[in-house]
Amino acid sequence: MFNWFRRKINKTESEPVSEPTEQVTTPETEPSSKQSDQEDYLTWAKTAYKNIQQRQTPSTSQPEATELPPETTEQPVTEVEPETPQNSQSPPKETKKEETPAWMQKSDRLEALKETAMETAAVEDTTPITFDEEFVWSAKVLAAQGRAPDDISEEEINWLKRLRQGLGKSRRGLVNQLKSIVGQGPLNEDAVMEIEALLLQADTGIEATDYIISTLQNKLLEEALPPEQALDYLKSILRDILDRPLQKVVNPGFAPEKGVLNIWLLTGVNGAGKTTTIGKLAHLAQKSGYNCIIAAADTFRAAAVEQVKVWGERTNTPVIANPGKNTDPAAVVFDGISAAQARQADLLLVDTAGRLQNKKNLMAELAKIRRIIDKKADKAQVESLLVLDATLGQNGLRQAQVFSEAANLSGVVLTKLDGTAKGGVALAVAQQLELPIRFIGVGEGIEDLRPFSSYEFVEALLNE
Ligand SMILES: Nc1nc2c(ncn2[C@@H]2O[C@H](COP(=O)(O)OP(=O)(O)OP(=O)(O)O)[C@@H](O)[C@H]2O)c(=O)[nH]1
Repeated sequence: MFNWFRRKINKTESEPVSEPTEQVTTPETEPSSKQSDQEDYLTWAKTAYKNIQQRQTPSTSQPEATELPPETTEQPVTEVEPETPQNSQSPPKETKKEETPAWMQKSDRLEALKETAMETAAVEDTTPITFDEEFVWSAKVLAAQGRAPDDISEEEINWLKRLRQGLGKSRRGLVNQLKSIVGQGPLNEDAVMEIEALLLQADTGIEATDYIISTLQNKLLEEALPPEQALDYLKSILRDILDRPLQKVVNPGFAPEKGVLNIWLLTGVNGAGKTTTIGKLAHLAQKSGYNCIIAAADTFRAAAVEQVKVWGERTNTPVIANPGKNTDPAAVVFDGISAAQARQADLLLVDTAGRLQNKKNLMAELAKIRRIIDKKADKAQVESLLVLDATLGQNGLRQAQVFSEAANLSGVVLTKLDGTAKGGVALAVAQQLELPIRFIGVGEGIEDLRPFSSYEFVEALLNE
C-alpha cells in the first residue's frame, strides 16, 4: 500500500548553500539543448498522460480523452529506476541508457532529487484528468525528481496542480520581476532594494530576505550567471532555507513510525484549520494503512468537538470525546491513549485548544497533556504540530512565536496556501521559527493536504 506520509530525506539536500553546486541544475549553455529538454519533458508528460488514461480504461464511465498534441518521439519512456530487482515474470528491462531521456542522463541533480521525491503512488483519483499546461508542469516536476511516466497517478498530478494554482498569485508577482533583476551580473543597490521589496511583499520576512540576498550576492560576485541560472541558484537557496530545520529534528520523516504509538498534538489559534487538518491527516492515515484514532481534546468549544466528529465520520476514524462541557482536555487525551492502546492504533491525532489570550493557561494545558502522555505512553513518538494560517503572514508568525514558547513544537502545518496567502511565509516560518514545515494545506477538501516538499513548493513558487 502506498504510504502518503512518506518522504525520504536526503541529508545533502539540506546542507548549507555554501557549496551549492549539486543543487543547481547543470548550466544549459546551448539554446538548442534547452529546446530539446522542453520536447523531452513534453514527451514524458504525454506518456504519463497516456498511462493514466490506460489505467482508467477498464472503468465504464471513462471521461473523454483530451486530444494530445502530435507525437514528437515514438518511444514511450517506461523505466528509469534501475535499482528495482528483476522480476522473472516481467519482461526483461531494456538498458537505462536507451530509455532515459537525454536531459535526465546529464543531470546529477536527478539522483539527489530522487531521494526527496515521493514514492510511487498507485492510487487513483476520480477527478477527470486533462492534458493541459498544468498537467505538463506537474509532470515536469515529477520527472525532475526521477519519477518514471508509468508510475504517475492522477492524484499526484491533481495535487501539484492545486499547489501551483494556490501559489499562482505569489508566483506571478515574483518570477518575471526576479528574472529581470537577477540576470544582470552582481546586484547593485537598486537591484538589492527591488529584490528586498519583492521578497518582503511575499511575506518572506526580514531574516530570510537578508539571508537570500546576501547568499545570492556572494554567488553573483563569484560568477556571472544568466537569468535562468541565477533563478535556479535562487531556488536552491530557498530549498536550503526550507530544509535546514529538518537537520535538528529527531524524526525528519513525515510518516508515523510503525510498531509504536505515534501521538500528534495539533495546536493553533481558532480558525487556523486545526480541525480540518486533523480530518485530512486521518484521511491520509486511512489510505496509507495506518490504524488511526482522534482525541477531541479541544473541549473549550462544544462545536469544535462536533466538528471533529464529523471529520471522524467522513474518514471512518474513531473519535474519543468527553460529552461534558468544558471537561479537562488532559482527561480526553488519557482516554484517547487508552483507546489507542486497546486497539493497537498506530496514530493518535489530538485536537488541542489554542487560546492565545492566555499563554499561561495554554502552557499549563499543554504541559498537563504532556505529563499524561509521559505517564501513560512513555514509549510513544510524540509530535507537536502548530497549525498556521498562511494568509496571516507575519501576524501568524508572531502567534507562532507564542506557541513555540508554550508548546515545544516539532513542526508546522501551513494551511490556506490556496487563498490570499503569499508563498514567502513558508520561508519565514523555516528561517524565523527554525521549525520544519511538515504538511501544507491548499484547500478545504479532504485531499487538500500533503507532506511538504521543498522542491515541489519552490517549483510552484518560482517556475512559470
Ligand atoms: N481555503 C482553505 N481553507 C481552509 C484550509 N484549511 C482549513 N480551511 C478552512 O478554514 C476554516 C477554519 O478551519 P477549522 O479546521 O475549523 O479551524 P480550527 O483551527 O479547527 O478552528 P476552531 O475549530 O475554531 O478551533 C474552515 O472553513 C476550513 O474549511 C485550507 O488549506 N485552505
